[in-house]
Amino acid sequence: MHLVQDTVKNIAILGSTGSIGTQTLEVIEENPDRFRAYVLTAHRNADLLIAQCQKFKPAYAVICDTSLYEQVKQGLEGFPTQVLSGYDEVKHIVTLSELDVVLTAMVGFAGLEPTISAIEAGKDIALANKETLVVAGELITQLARQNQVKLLPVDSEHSAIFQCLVGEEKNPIEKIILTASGGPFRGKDVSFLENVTRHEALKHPNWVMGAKITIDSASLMNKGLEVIEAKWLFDLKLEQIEVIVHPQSIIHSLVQFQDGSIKAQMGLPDMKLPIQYALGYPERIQNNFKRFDFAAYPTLSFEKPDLHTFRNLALAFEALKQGGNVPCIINAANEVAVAGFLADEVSFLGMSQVIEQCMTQIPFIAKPTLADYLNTDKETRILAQNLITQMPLKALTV
Ligand SMILES: NC(=O)C1=CN([C@@H]2O[C@H](COP(=O)(O)OP(=O)(O)OC[C@H]3O[C@@H](n4cnc5c(N)ncnc54)[C@H](OP(=O)(O)O)[C@@H]3O)[C@@H](O)[C@H]2O)C=CC1
Ligand SMILES: CC(=O)[C@@H](O)[C@H](O)COP(=O)(O)O
Ligand SMILES: [Mn+2]
Repeated sequence: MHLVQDTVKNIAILGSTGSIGTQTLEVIEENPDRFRAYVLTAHRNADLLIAQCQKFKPAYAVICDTSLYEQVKQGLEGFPTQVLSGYDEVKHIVTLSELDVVLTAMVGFAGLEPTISAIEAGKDIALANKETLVVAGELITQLARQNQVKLLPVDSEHSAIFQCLVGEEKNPIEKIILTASGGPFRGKDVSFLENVTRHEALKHPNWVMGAKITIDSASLMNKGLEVIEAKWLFDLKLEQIEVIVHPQSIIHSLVQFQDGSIKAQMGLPDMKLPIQYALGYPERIQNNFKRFDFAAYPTLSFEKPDLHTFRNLALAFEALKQGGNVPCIINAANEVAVAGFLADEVSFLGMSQVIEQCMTQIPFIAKPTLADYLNTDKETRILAQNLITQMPLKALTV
């Protein structure tokens, strides 16, 4: 008798209700012979989680906010999905033996601990949650090596670099060039940024994404976080990472090799491509995504980032240079600052002030443990919130 091997990959999507999560479900829906949604998790969006489970029938669903457990349970009565609740269940569920890949699409520091559990359980990680590598890049990459798991980048720039490196395993990288759109305030000066509103900052020129990363793109903190993410994913020195503003977001990033040759990965801005590449790796799966037309883009342009106006990118480079728990500090301070900006409690430029003050006031730890990261995150959040409360707020019109 022949045993038929199940070649369908079982995927856990942490944060299935977000921008990356919903696009991942689209990729899964388009490839039922390859991928199965096995675990879905959400924070508070119970209605969407219920609808996703009714459609995809995963084995498990986790709603992190425990007060919503009954609602999700009732919504899935008669469906085959087992409903769980609480953040600790996310850390536990990623260790299921049936899982092949864990796609981390939760936003922020919350991605760290479930990713560690998944790596320790030997699961390959499709990593969208860049904050995990920003906070604890050394620890995560070390754990991944020890457990022989793949860290498959989903972030578009890192997917581009990853794709450029295929077949180049023996060729040293001279440098990588991360492209940045420049966000909605590209070309503006400090006096303009003083009074910008969340409404204006949420208008990304090329990508539709969750609110936190959209604000990060506007302040160039997203590029700063991506510099740190790239350092750990590709084992680079600070001097090997360059950022260039490319307003069209067609070239997703580039690698320059030791002979000076540069490889780029290009395409229309669509996150489904890097998501599909990470899930299908090393295969390139045929799809019907819209194709790039060179004639429609006669100009692809490039400019240096303005580190004086967009302080966050300079602060991220500085955090990477200092190392230790400093990237964890800027991440926590930034998360609180962005939440404050979205709640009209802090101005756009005030966000950089909060981050800079946290960098100087939170004690430095050269070789942090996981407990140190958890504590640094907690302490920084308290300080950042206090700083925001004390800060005079410039007039904000929404
Ligand atoms: N969007 C994009 O195009 C890109 C995103 N990324 C990265 O991917 C990650 C997700 O981004 P994006 O999809 O835009 O974000 P969204 O805000 O759209 O989605 C976030 C998801 O995380 C869940 N979530 C939020 N907070 C928590 C928490 N404390 N605990 C558990 N789950 C939580 C949300 O649940 P609920 O909806 O129930 O609140 C939601 O499912 C981020 O790290 C981002 O930097 C990287 C490259 C591109
Ligand atoms: C889609 C993606 O990967 C985002 O991180 C995107 O790159 C944000 O655009 P910015 O280049 O404006 O930060
Ligand atoms: Mn990106």
